[in-house]
Amino acid sequence: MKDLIGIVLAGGQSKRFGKPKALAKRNGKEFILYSVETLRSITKNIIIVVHPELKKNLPVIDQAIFITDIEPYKGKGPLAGLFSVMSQYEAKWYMVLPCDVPFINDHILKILQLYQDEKWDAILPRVNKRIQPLVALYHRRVKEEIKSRLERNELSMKYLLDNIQVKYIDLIDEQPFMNINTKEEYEKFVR
Ligand SMILES: Nc1nc2c(ncn2[C@@H]2O[C@H](COP(=O)(O)OP(=O)(O)OP(=O)(O)O)[C@@H](O)[C@H]2O)c(=O)[nH]1
Repeated sequence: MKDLIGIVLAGGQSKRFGKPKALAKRNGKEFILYSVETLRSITKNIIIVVHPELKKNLPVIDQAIFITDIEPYKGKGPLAGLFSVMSQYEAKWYMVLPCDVPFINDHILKILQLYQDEKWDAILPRVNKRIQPLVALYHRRVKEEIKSRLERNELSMKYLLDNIQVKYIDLIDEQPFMNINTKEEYEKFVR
């Protein structure tokens, strides 16, 4: 079994953005590449969970595995993406990133790794009291909990976290976690 798999979640619909966020650019580079390259600083095992529409438009990304959400959970949000990887690729831990955080950096992931311990089910940043469930480490043992939530259609990450052992790491700098959901946010923060 692998020690760590890095997951990029890119299976969302980008409705608020109006076109795939993963392909929006910061300094000429697609958002999704920021997530992939940051994960590469801690693992060579990268799995990218894409929306079927996105597949044909992606930039070249070598040495990564591309999948889509598995049935019957397709499109059921980040938990569907996480479970799709966990159920097909075994690892002790999974480091998750979304595809819309173009200011993310290696340092954040390395901080989370410092707290890797069998007693935690998940390790995630809390930035000025705001939790960041999509920039986080998840232990393989949460797979069944995620599955049963997907089956009950309880898709909130927050409720999952309320029911597992989570180590929160308090951080102050918000910039690495800034996620871009709308064109307005893009114009204001990225361009
Ligand atoms: N694999 C997978 N990833 C998802 C799914 N829904 C959202 N994501 C990813 O989770 C992250 C956060 O998604 P959101 O911004 O909440 O949702 P979104 O669908 O991308 O955008 P909106 O349609 O505007 O809500 C992004 O990286 C998405 O690509 C899904 O159903 N499956």
